[in-house]
Amino acid sequence: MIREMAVWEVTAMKLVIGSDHGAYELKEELKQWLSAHDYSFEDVGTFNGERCDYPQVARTVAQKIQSGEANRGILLCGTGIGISIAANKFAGIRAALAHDHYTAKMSREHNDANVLAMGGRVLGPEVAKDVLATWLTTEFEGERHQRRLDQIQSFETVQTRQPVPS
Ligand SMILES: O=C[C@H](O)[C@H](O)[C@H](O)COP(=O)(O)O
Repeated sequence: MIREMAVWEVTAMKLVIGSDHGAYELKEELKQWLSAHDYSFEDVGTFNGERCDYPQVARTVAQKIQSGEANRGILLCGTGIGISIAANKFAGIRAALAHDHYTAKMSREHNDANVLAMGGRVLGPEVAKDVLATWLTTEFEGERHQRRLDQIQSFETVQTRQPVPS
């Protein structure tokens, strides 16, 4: 059963946002949008357009979610690819790279994505805001999708670089 999120659920959301230099300007735009829509968030940088390394930003955001300081993250880099790959190395992180409305919606309904990744060199700000709004307000459907997420989670206990059992 799909439903829209209640106001209390939105206001209880603890967001953390981070980017590398490739999406610094997009991060600033999205922060303004979040503030205008009463979302509270923590910005973990980068704080200027100087070149930096996106894995460090991904780690900060992932660890804040793992610790419970935040329950959802927004990660931005030039394409969104590198920063989502990095975030998905952390247990419990389900980072979805989404550049359109449908993918953003499905990343929540089917995948319960707790991190949204986007590329500042890919999306203009208006599309990015639509993707973000969709991702923030779409609920996980559970049921059969939870079974699949449980299977993904079971992979986290497998030693890295060993074959994953089928
Ligand atoms: O996936 C990686 C991201 O798109 C980075 O933002 C990008 O690789 C940074 O490239 P550069 O250091 O050439 O600005």
